[in-house]
Parts: sequence; C-alpha cells; structure tokens
Amino acid sequence: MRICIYGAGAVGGNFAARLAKAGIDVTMIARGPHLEAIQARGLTVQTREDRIHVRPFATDDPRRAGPQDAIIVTLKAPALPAAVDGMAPLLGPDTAVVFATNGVPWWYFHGHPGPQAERRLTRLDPQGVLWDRLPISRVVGSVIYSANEIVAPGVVDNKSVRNRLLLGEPDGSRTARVEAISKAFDGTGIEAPVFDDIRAQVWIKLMGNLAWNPMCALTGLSIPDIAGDPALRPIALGILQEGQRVAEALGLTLDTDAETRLNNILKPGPTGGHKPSMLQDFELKRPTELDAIVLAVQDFARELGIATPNLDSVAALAVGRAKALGIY
Ligand SMILES: NC(=O)C1=CN([C@@H]2O[C@H](COP(=O)(O)OP(=O)(O)OC[C@H]3O[C@@H](n4cnc5c(N)ncnc54)[C@H](OP(=O)(O)O)[C@@H]3O)[C@@H](O)[C@H]2O)C=CC1
Ligand SMILES: CC(C)(CO)C(=O)C(=O)O
Repeated sequence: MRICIYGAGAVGGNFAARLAKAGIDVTMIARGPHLEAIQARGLTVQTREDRIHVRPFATDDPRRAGPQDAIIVTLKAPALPAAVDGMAPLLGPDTAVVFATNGVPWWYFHGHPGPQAERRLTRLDPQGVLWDRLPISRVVGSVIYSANEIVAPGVVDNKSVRNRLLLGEPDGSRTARVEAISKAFDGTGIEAPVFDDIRAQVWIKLMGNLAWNPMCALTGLSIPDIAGDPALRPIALGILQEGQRVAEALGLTLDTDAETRLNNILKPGPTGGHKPSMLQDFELKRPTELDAIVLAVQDFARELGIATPNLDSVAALAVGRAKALGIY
C-alpha cells in the first residue's frame, strides 16, 4: 500500500517512521529545515522503546510522489486550505484522504444525519476550498492519540506508550478503504481501529484539548500542573463541563463526565511531560489552532444558546496572546 503523510512534522514524522519500518511504501510531504535534514540524513524517531531510523522518500513537491492509496494529513489546521492543491497530484481514482488534525474538523457535517447534513463550517474552511477542491467524498475522519515533538530537524521525540490513529467514515459506514488503511498499520506499533461514530471520538479527543491546549499555551505549564493547581483547576473544569454540554447538545454521548476526565489527568501517566502542541506553537511562534480547538466549539455553543463563561475568558486571552505573538 502506498501511503503519503502530508505535513510530516511531529505526529506525521512518528507515523511515517513507524510505517516505513514496517515495510509500507511511505512518502513524506514536509518542508523547510526538517525536510532538508530528512533528505540528507534520514528520519529519526526516538520512541519510549527504541530509536527508529528510516529513509522514506521525502519532498515538498507532491508532483514527484505520484498517486497514493491513502493520504494521511498531519498538518496543523490553519495550514489545510493552502495545502489542498498540493494534494491533487497524489490522488488516484480511489485515494482516501484521512484528516488527522486536532479540534473540530472542517468536514464535521459531511455524512452527518439529519438536517445539518453537509453544512459547511466557514470558520475552518473559509473559502470552501477543502470541501470543493478535494472533493469531500475522499474524506475519512480520524483522531490522533500520540504525543510528539520535533526536537531537531529530522528528529522526532515520541513520548506516548500507546500511539493511536482512530479512523471512521463520516457517515459511519464500514468501507473497504477505511478497513485497508486500518490494516496497513498492523505491526507498526500504531493502533488504528475503525469506529462507527467517529464524531463521538472527535469530541472525546477534543475534551483532551479544549481546556489544556489554550491554558498550557497561556501559562507555559504542563497539563498535570494545571489540573493540580487550586486556582487553575476550576477554570479547566468549567471549560470541560461547558464543552461536554455542547457535545451533548449536538447529540453525542461521550465516554465520561468532566470531573472524572480532569481527575484522570492527575493519575501518573506516560505523557505528563509532553508539551501540548498549542504550547509548542506559541513558543515557536507558529500559526495556532485556536479556531479548530477552541473557537469552533464556542461557535457551536453560541448557536445552541449554551453559556460558556470559562471557555470565553480563556479563548479571549489566548486569542489576545496569539495576536500579540503575530500567530493569529
Ligand atoms: N504534537 C503532538 O503531540 C500532537 C499533535 N496533534 C495534532 O496533530 C496535528 C499535527 O501536529 P504536529 O505534528 O504537532 O504539527 P507540526 O507542526 O509538527 O507538523 C506539521 C508539519 O507540516 C509542515 N507543513 C505545513 N504546511 C505544509 C505544506 N504546505 N507542505 C509541506 N509541509 C507543510 C509544517 O512545516 P512548518 O513548521 O514549516 O509550518 C510542519 O513540519 C495538529 O492538528 C495537532 O494539534 C495531536 C496530538 C498530539
Ligand atoms: C496534549 C495532547 C497530546 C493531548 O491532549 C495533544 O493532543 C496535543 O499535544 O495537542
């Protein structure tokens, strides 16, 4: 199977290395010093168990890669619209495009049951280029559980004990394409189960980002530090409760309540020392995913008439800080 990792940075680098090590034909679309280092010296991923070193084909010109069986997009959300034309040369007649980006996905209502079906989210796809030019029937939904950081060009630190890429068709059907992508991950050390309701999984993951990503980005603290801080904990809990209300009003059933979720963070965990990706972006002054992770949830809340005072305050501060840094 030919798999392209599009936007092979921290998460995508980990995925590419593990797929390549397992013998999958992997192409990485990357850029800048990270790409130059991979082309010159190969890709290195330090996992908890070992050091993977591979030399997959890596380029910033997708025309050099040719049609793929699947594209796994591990770009940050703000980079998606500008990348859509670059995906065209990678598309064969049946190529699926897996969007493995944190937050509310731009395709959220594609395949959704009921009157909201096929509604577009202009915050996440302002000109509609993703929806129109891809086109939408290519989309497979996805959620990432894998903590990673680029620690030097060409070198990724993977801190997770379990690496998971949850997959699901937006309409919940079990298609040959989603099963084939899942199977390609066999033996890679990345679990890739297929879900019938990928939107519930999107929300469960979103509950792991909605409070922590902006609060860590604002404070520079780790997730357990915030969860254990008497002044910050109630704000995080408030955000989780507000997010949970929004998800439920949208018809989702989540795995647990906000308080349990917050307490689980304080249990000794394998990714406690991980810098959430939004904190990495604030520190490195890279475009932030505030729209997908925070403001899209606020949009839903406003439409549904749900008050989100904690989320609103943190969102306003995070947007203000991001503007001051020139990244929003
Ligand atoms: N890092 C983590 O631990 C986790 C991240 N996530 C989510 O996964 C997604 C990816 O995050 P992460 O891996 O951290 O992000 P990274 O920024 O490390 O990776 C994205 C890469 O894509 C590159 N890129 C951007 N645009 C293009 C383009 N047009 N062509 C080629 N390359 C391009 C970026 O380069 P450049 O830097 O030059 O822009 C960067 O190297 C995000 O949605 C994030 O929220 C989810 C769970 C954990
Ligand atoms: C922090 C983590 C790993 C999960 O909450 C994440 O998704 C991120 O870094 O954005």
